[in-house]
Amino acid sequence: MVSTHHAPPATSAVHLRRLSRSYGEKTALSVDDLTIAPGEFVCLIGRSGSGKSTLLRALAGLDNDVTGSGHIEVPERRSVLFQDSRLLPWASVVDNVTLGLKGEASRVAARDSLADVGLAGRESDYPSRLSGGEQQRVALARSLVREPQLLLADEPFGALDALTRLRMHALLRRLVAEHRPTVVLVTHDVDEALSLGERVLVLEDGRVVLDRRPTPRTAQDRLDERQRLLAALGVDERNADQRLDVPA
Ligand SMILES: Nc1ncnc2c1ncn2[C@@H]1O[C@H](COP(=O)(O)OP(=O)(O)OP(=O)(O)O)[C@@H](O)[C@H]1O
Repeated sequence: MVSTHHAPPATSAVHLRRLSRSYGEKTALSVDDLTIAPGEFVCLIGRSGSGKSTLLRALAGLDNDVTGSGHIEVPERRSVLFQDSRLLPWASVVDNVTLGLKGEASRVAARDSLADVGLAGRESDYPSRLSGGEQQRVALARSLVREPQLLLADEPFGALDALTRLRMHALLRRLVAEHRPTVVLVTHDVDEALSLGERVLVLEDGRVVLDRRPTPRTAQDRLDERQRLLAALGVDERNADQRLDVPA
């Protein structure tokens, strides 16, 4: 069992060392050494079954069976966003955002947070009256109102249509620029990773096989970076629409 050392707020870096997770014979995750700097926006990509969710769950502290001779160091204040918003259907929007928090101050913060995600005036609505994109925005408000040092997101926009997804990208970029949490976001989408991530990690069989900090200056740089990631994912460049959510 790996001990989790909670770093003080000033050092909200993430460190993983010699960490592994197996299910029976299968090694789902095997990370030697990974450091994520405070405020860094990291996207994790990889084929289906490459270990992305396993890594995210380990970072979230949701997996007690992560083993290894090393350790995980993660900031204490973490929020997790999933593909589905996981809102409580019987609670109003504002109650979903404040869930588990007490006091008038948190209600005020929740209202501010809802305004931030463009949902001012919808506080008393119930989740069933919101669109999928709006529900995900409530989930985002719920995450951010906790002022996480580390925001973990597992395909948070995977279920949204293309236009809503682009809007969510813009919103997330703006909010992350304001709050400056460290972000680790799992995606199947190379373009999403390139558009959001300052750093992109490619996972294969539980290992980090590529670690890039793309800084494309020209359209050609961007294309080259995209091809590099696709090649690491084993996707035929001539058929770049190949789906990554299908195992190799
Ligand atoms: N609860 C479990 N029991 C057994 N095997 C599991 C379990 N969870 C994950 N695995 C296995 O561990 C490996 C990594 O799974 P993981 O869910 O992390 O992959 P992923 O990259 O997130 O995949 P996807 O993109 O399909 O969500 C896979 O081979 C998977 O079958």
